[in-house]
Amino acid sequence: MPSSIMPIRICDLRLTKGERAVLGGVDLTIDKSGITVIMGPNGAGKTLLLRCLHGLIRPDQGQITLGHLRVADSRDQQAMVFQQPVLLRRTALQNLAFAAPVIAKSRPQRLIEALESVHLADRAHQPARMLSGGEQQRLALARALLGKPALLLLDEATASLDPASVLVIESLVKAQSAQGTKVILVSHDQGQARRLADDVVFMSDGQVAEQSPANQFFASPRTPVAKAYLAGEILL
Ligand SMILES: Nc1ncnc2c1ncn2[C@@H]1O[C@H](COP(=O)(O)OP(=O)(O)OP(=O)(O)O)[C@@H](O)[C@H]1O
Repeated sequence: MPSSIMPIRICDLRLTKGERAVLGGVDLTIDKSGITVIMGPNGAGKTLLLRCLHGLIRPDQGQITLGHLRVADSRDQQAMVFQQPVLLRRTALQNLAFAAPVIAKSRPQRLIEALESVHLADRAHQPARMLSGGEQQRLALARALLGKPALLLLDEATASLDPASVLVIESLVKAQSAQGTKVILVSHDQGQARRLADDVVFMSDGQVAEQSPANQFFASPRTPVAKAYLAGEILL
């Protein structure tokens, strides 16, 4: 698995919306493989940061490098799964084929295997948009993994799924990480973060408040804001 996108360096990333600095100078280096979970209260800037990393938003200021690559040059090594899956008005199988035309032509069996990996082989010929929310999200993950991305970004990808779908997605993400894909995942689910995270980045108010190994973060968060968040106190 290629690791040419490491380390990921984010330097003084700034983004203003209206009058508000929604990213207020994010500095972050991610240099370890495995799964990084980004946590933080609503509005902290987690989604915006992920979108900047994936090249969907251009920041007003600051730099992101992935290994020696800039974001635009790393796009074909990345995949992102969103909270609301964006699927074409085609069958489940056709959604995969459209995303990976070369594989569809040369090794079509891989598309079936991808559906099997998310327990959707029996839905191959159903319209993707008629699948349940959890099934759509599993399909979106299968599609994201087809290209064997070096970097997988997940933005609250399991937020509205039932426990079985959550487990399917978590086990696939873990397996993918074990194969060398760097995973960065945004989640409010502390159980999920504890199950998956190797390290945690905690964001607050458009900045990184804390970055720690997962065990350390959950045992003794360093910042009052992270302590309050983990204790379930409302932070507005
Ligand atoms: N297009 C936009 N225009 C104006 N403000 C925006 C826009 N996109 C995001 N914001 C604001 O930027 C802030 C950070 O948004 P972001 O979606 O990154 O938060 P988040 O940490 O992912 O929150 P949540 O946990 O609720 O998903 C929020 O206050 C949001 O309202």
